[in-house]
Amino acid sequence: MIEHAPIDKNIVVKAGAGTGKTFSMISRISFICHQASNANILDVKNEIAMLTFTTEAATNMKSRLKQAFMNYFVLTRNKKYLNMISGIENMRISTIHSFSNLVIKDTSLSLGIGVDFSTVSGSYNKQKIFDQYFNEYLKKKNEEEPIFFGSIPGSIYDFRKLLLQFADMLYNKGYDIKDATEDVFGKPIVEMPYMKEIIQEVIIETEKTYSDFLSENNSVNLSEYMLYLNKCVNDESFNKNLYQYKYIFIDEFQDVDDSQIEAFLAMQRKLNFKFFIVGDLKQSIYRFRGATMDAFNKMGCDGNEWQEYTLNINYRTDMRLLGKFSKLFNYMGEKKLIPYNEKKDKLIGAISNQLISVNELIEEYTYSKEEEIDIIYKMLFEKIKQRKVEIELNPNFTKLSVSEKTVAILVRTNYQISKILRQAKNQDDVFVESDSNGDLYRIQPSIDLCKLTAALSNPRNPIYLFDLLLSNNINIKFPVEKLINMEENEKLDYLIKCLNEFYQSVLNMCWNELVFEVQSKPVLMVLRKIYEASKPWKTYSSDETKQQYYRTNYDLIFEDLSKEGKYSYLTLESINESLHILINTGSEKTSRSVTDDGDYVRIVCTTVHKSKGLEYDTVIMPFTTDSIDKMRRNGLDITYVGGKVGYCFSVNGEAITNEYFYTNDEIKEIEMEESRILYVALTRAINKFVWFNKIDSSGNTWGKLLEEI
Ligand SMILES: Nc1ncnc2c1ncn2[C@@H]1O[C@H](COP(=O)(O)OP(=O)(O)OP(=O)(O)O)[C@@H](O)[C@H]1O
Repeated sequence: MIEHAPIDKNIVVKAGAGTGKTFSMISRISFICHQASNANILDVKNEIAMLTFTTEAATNMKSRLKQAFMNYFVLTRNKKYLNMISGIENMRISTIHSFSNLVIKDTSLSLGIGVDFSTVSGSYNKQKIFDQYFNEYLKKKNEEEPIFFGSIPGSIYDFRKLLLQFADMLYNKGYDIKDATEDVFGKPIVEMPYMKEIIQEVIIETEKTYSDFLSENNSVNLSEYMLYLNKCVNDESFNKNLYQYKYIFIDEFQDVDDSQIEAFLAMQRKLNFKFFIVGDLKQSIYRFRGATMDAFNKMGCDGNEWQEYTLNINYRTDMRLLGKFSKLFNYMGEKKLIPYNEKKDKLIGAISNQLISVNELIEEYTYSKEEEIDIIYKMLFEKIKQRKVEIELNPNFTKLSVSEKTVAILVRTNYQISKILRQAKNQDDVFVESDSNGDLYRIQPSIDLCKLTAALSNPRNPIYLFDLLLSNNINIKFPVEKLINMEENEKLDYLIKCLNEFYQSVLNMCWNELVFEVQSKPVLMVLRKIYEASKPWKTYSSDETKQQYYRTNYDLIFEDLSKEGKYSYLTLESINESLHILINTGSEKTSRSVTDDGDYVRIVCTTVHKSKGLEYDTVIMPFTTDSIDKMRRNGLDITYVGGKVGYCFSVNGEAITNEYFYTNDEIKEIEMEESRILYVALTRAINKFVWFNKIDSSGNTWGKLLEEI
């Protein structure tokens, strides 16, 4: 029905999880292409754009569209579908950011930036500027009142970190702090009377100087993209003839922020295309990035130019499991924690897996305060192993999709992922991946390469040599205890002797020769040679899947480094420095999972946020005891409502706020968002849901909500 909707209206599809929203976009595009191909009226490449939030979603969308046309071709043998498949390759299916990038480029000259501007997302230069202003301010204040440092909440180090986030958090809400006037921040607050000064003299000045720095270097910061897009579209030099869009599709619309909505609407006014947007407010979990529960209203979806559709049939989750979930969704709806009205929003199941009995659909593992935390891990890995075997024993195993062969451990934070990964390392027969978690620079291959380059750059520094010897790069038993009573130079000799021994055996070279070679020959080539000879993946693990994971990601880092080499001259030092920065700043790049066409059961551990849009055979939630109705213990929260900026500094559970920050409202918002996050987590499950409940925990938690199931 949706796919055949009138083409002269904007279409909005608001529907719950797993009801085929994404699927409906694919069908709609196929339908338009189909109709157009008969009448020859559509230039797919220029007239349709499809926008997503992540590169993964864009890639996924492209391959799903191609698959749809391939199916048509197989059914009809009509060659026009093959042409359409190649048309899709050129179709604009991209993230909102890369779409904006193109539009900004088209109008950039009149905004004072060159067409070939580069995008920066790092904050190194901004930090340098910030530190300069911040240090000047601290110096001035300290001269005025010597106890000034004592009045700062928490440590200077933490305070600095929070101040650095201030402007970016506002950009996320579509507000440009550079334009702010003093009254936007309210009256000075008693506990931090200096805060208004800091905002003006440090934060805003940093942003202004940084903005000048960027324009001098012909660059745009990624966090300001939407502000630029808005400026472009509203600029009189915006050339509408450059665009022929007739349809713009937007997936996961609940995640857009106000500045994106403004830009979309401004574009539509100028270009006159039609929207097709899909989303689910119950899955709105990006408030920190500026998403609001008003997204559809702000877009004007209740107007006459819009046609609204809802979907209720869920094609993902076992209908019996859905029945159990709906009890909880109903409860959360009644408590106004999620926008759920049983009549309108109840998901109707379409599938049922006869291999699982009703009693096994949900498993709750209980433990008490007295029991060691280890018990969670013990039960968790036991459960994973058991489910893995059950999936493998499915008579239709080879026909299952990758999702149907995946068990997912869903958690709230990256810190929880690292806790689980640490425990998983000790498991012989469970390999937990944490893909799609931007973890490339947190995993062992990166750390090992960094240790190798650090030692090669500092070939006579015992600290780096020691680190190298203990890493996976070196596959010999290194008797650390021998170093204990040695003098400094003795230590150095001993470390080099050990390295000589190892590199002689695998490369027929001693340490000094290796250092010379890496300084005199192309660096990537030599690093590659060392890697191939020393085989760090073998030291890393004896498990073949783990070894393959290590190698795949080592290759990925090399690909990344080689790309960088296209733009600047690579040296050992520059590689070491980049690795250090990438590792220490927790740079987000997704590691590559080892997929050999998925003929095995994958275990992934990821955050609920990263799991959105995906589905898994089993969802396991091991941690359900965090409060969902408290401000964070530490950190900064910012609101931007009605032209006023509210801010709240939390230090060890104590919150300091300005007059525009409404703590009670914020806590309610937090509780509602955490409930929506829980909704997303549960609805990823295809067949089974497993959770851990600390029976004697108190307070408002996911666990308490889950008890309603
Ligand atoms: N009409 C349909 N017939 C059969 N299967 C369908 C249909 N629509 C969707 N599906 C399948 O149901 C699952 C969920 O579909 P899809 O991802 O499009 O849902 P969604 O509404 O975007 O979900 P979510 O909001 O939870 O991400 C997918 O496995 C998809 O292939």
